[in-house]
Amino acid sequence: RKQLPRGPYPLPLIGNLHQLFYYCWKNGGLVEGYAEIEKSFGKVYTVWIGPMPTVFISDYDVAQETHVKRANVFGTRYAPGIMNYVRFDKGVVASNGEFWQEHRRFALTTLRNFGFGRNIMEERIMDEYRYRFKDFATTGNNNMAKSFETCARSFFDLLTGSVINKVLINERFEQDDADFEKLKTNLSRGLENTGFLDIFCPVNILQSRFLKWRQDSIFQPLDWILELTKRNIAKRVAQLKSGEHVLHDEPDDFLDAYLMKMYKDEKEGLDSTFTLDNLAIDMYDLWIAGQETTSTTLAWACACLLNKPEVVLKAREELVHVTGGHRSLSLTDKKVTPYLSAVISEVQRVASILNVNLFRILEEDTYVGGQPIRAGTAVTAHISMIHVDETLFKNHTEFNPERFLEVEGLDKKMIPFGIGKRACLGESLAKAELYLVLGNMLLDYNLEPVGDVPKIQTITPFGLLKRPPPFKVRFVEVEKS
Ligand code: HEM
Repeated sequence: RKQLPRGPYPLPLIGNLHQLFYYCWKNGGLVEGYAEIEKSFGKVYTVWIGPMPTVFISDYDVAQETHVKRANVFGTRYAPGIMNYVRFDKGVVASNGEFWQEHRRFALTTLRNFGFGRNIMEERIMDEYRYRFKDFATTGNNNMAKSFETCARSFFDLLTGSVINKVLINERFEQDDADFEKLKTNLSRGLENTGFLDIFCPVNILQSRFLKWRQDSIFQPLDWILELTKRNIAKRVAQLKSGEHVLHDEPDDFLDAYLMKMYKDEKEGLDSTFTLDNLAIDMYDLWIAGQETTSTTLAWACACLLNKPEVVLKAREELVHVTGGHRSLSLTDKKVTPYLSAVISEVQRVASILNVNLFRILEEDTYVGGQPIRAGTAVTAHISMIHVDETLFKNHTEFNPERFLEVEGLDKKMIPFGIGKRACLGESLAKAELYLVLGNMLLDYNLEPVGDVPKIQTITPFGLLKRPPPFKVRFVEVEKS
């Protein structure tokens, strides 16, 4: 316990697991359990997960000082358990060192290039937005109705799933797409069955025959998702060989951009890490990290807005003023829509979709918030706790976008996309999706509850991903003059 921040007294082998389980059970969730530890030990504390010390930072300034100012010390990903299954130190989420740098840089540059010039990123998001609303208004019993009811989560799953799929392989998912159904079922199954301990338990132990009963539920879904990614890659490679598909100087999707880089490296005789096997993991990472996160945030947004119809009206007033009510909202409008930006910040604060953020590992002894911390310790900036800090966000349980207009720069004290050099790679894409989908939805539709208004309360307080309750919503087209 020397050279570590303060924390509850650990027992041999199990560390603080018994206290952690008790606090979480007693208080009704992971965040609430950690809040109890914070009360006794402050905003930087150590919790032993079995023999592994983990340090939680719930203070924005300390997170900034460590993860941003000393990014090199706090920038190594810790991904021992299920996080490293399938990836095995490849991809972007779980890799480190030169491999991570090369693949993160490549993915960032490729996504950024899609946002320049003719801005195919915005085009694709808007195409999917228009297509999806029209599609749902014309299927089932709706028959070009001015309003339609839908399950919020499935609706946004399909919308964001198609956006990321278009970015990756330029293909949209349809409502009855069997691959999409299976993909979603597998992803949900994997996420729902993965527990906190699966993150810390080494892959070889998780794969041992003693844990065979767990493998079907946590590994099989991930295997299937990787399999689908590989199938998509093989299909494109075959199309290139047959001449059915050609590569252009300005690639239309991530897959083409990667293949161009791979063929170029091959031609130049480089010992490159851009191979077909590594491509599959990069795409798997982008799909998994990019779909569920954005879709869950949009579902939270709907739940919050259904609880506060006055926010919908106020946002629409701003948006009609900016667009004249005759055109769609565009990313170039961002500077003149402060209220919509405040709504999005408040949705992300309330949603804080990760109950526990991904971890980093220290490779040298250092200090955190004035306390020593030794090499080999896992550290995380605890997003969900930072976003409920009463000194920054008064009455934090309330959904109140105005707080961001009342206190200048308050949005800068939030870290929904993580912090420092391992922060979210898809931040720009996700922000563009949230802005365009929510903004245009508020401009074009009224939201009505179907049945009870959903509570602004998670149904997965013990899971890794914080989901809103399942609910249906009715979208009613706004009459435009
Ligand atoms: C609202 C949507 C999203 C949220 C809230 C979110 C949040 C996060 C968070 C909290 C992290 C961990 C950061 C850290 O360790 O400090 C992360 C990492 C990551 N995200 Fe996102 N994300 C979102 C959307 C996306 C999208 C659309 C993509 C893909 C295009 C994506 C790709 C990634 C990747 C690849 C990483 C790992 C980065 C690395 O380790 O270098 N995310 N995200």
